Amino acid sequence: MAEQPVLIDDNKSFQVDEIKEILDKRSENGKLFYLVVLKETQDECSESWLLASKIKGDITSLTGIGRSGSISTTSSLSINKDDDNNAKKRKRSTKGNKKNHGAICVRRKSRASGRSNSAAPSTSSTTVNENPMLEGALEEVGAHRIREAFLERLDAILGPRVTLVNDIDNSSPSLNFRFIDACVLGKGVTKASEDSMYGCNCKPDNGRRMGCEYTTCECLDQMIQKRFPYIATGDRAGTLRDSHLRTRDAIFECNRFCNCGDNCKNKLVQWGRKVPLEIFKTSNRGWGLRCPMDLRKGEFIDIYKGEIITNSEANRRERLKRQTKAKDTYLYTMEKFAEDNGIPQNKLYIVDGEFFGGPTRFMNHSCNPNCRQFSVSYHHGDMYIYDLAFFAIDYIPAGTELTFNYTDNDHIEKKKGKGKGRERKKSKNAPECLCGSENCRGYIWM
Ligand SMILES: C[S@@+](CC[C@H](N)C(=O)[O-])C[C@H]1O[C@@H](n2cnc3c(N)ncnc32)[C@H](O)[C@@H]1O
Repeated sequence: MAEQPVLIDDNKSFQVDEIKEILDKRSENGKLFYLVVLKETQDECSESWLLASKIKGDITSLTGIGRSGSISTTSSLSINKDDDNNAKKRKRSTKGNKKNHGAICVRRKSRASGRSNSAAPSTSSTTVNENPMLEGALEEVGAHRIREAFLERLDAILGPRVTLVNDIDNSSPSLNFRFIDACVLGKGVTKASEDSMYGCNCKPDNGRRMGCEYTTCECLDQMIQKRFPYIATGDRAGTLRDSHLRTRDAIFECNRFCNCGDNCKNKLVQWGRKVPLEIFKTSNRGWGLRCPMDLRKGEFIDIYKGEIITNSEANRRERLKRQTKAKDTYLYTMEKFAEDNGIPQNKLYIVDGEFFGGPTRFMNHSCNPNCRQFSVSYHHGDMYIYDLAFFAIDYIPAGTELTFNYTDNDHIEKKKGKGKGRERKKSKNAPECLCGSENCRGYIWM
């Protein structure tokens, strides 16, 4: 499983010489934190958020910023001209004022703490608060470094380009988040065994290089409406059919055990994202996602990736969030097949996109969404793990924010169907919805 970020340990002090550089700073609950790169040790610590008062020594020696606040051109933190030119080449905008947003103070757990907690106390502990000029310069350099580090991560994502745009302020998404190509399994999470997987016996390419046959395909038999879910020819080839878009029906794609071959028209989501995406700063809901080109109705966008965790681990993470008053949530429960198969809530798996995920973890909720999530399974016997795939439910012009309804599921629909009074009451702490649509219900979830 991927390394687990843990809450910052407020009691641990760090000497300035244990720190390689400072990348960013944030304020959380009235406390100042720095995002630092710890020097390589056998602990393998990398970037960590540290409480400012726990950094002992002259912090200005770390930043390459003199006490006057000017930026030294020789320091490791100085703005490198090449970096700047590269950034311009990429045409990623970062203008605006200098607010900090969305701080979650976590740091990567050090594997074996060879570091002593009782390191000699330092004589001085300079916090940037004491020097406003230094604070401004540090913020600028820190913001630049974080942006560059984040852009590097974007460049490494497989598939069409994912870009970053911020026309609101100089912040970048948190470096505590890492992009992954596929979901990672958390502790206690198991996939159904390969032995229980089977495929259809349709003829390869079926004469027209299109794969499966309607009458014989065992994968197609799994669908509620027995129809190939994707349009095979014409302007909308490779998009989800309207008849499917109107439902919440799961999609059972052919898999690698099938006989039908790679051209099968019942394989789409498994080939991955085919559209470029842009992560952008919204004016009121943190980061959002959009596509720089027009999307056809039924276009597949991407799946929701993250760590697949158990229900008890998700509860633990939610408790931590409440304690730290962190706002953004990235938990997505895989409950599509639960009711029909009698799977209790506490046995369900949850995808957490907070620390590891893909671009769709930036998709916001809207009460008038333009995308919908469909459950896509390749393993007809696994009722716990499947893909959460997003499709455009209408034509979406380039540059429009991509949104979905966070509570769009069978469970809620059934409750509504049982008449007035059966619908769950909105809780006092329901997060306020800022989607701005005419039919906004006022909350993101109940
Ligand atoms: C999966 S994240 C979406 C990406 C997030 N905006 C970010 O900056 O990383 C979900 C969080 O975004 C915010 N959010 C999403 N949709 C929203 C909406 N319609 N109104 C207000 N906040 C929203 C909430 O804080 C929510 O917990």
